[in-house]
Amino acid sequence: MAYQILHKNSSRPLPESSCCDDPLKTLSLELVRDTLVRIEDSIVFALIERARFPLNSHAYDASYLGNHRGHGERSIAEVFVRETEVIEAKLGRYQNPEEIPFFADDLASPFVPAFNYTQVLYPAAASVNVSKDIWDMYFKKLLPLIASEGDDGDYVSAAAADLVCLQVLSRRIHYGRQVAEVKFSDAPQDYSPAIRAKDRNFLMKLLTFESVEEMVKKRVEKKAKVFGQDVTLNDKNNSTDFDGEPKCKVDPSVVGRLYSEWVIPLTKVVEVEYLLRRLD
Ligand SMILES: O=C(O)C(=O)C[C@]1(C(=O)O)C=C[C@@H](O)C=C1
Repeated sequence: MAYQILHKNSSRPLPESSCCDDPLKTLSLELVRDTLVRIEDSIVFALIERARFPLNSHAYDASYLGNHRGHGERSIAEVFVRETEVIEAKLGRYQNPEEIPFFADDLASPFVPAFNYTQVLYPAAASVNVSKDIWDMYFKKLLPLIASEGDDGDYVSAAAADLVCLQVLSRRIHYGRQVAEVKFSDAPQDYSPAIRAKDRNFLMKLLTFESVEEMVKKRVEKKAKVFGQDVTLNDKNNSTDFDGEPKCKVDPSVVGRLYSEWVIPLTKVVEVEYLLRRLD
């Protein structure tokens, strides 16, 4: 698996998994931003799906199951994620450099033939990982905002929906590594002095585009409004809230807040941490 130096200004779209050895397939800031835009759709749909279920707090209570196979107390949600990652690792999910497990300690080597993913990340920087922050943010902050109070007993469906949310949030946030790689290879002369000086604040300043962040926040709110409406053939039957606005399956302002308070800041942490290792 060769490490591929990135080239900018490619007009050819790159798949989300840069998984080909075609040297013409290259990354640019425009292309990595296109990928971030596409992942927004998956995030909004995943949140809508989780919001179908009430909070189901037993699914997150580590004492509810008792001792899990001698591993101590784990919640249904944690068991669900760990066990899914075990099988997905065996089937090669984490060969893809864009996928990072939440519980890497439990995983066996894949038994599927190795796929030759093109390595676009700088090897010494590729290990940047904020999975623990994503996990805590999701369960402690986000979930109570998207799920209504209550318990319908369907804990496994709620946990399955949580897993989809967690995986897509992780893919989006850790895609900060690819974004940082492109920014560095576009302007090594700008980034290298700050990397050598380990100047986190200056790196943060260099990689920040406030106008892009504003656009992202507005767009995800709009997506939550559009994707979250009931679609009927008769507009008169569409349900509306108190202000006469169409009712949404997940509150668009919560999706905007998810991005402004957690997704974008964590993506930027990934970018800074990646850059700090970019000259190792
Ligand atoms: O588009 C970029 O340049 C990114 O780095 C991604 C992102 C984001 O998370 O959406 C993060 C930082 C920038 O300030 C703008 C947007």
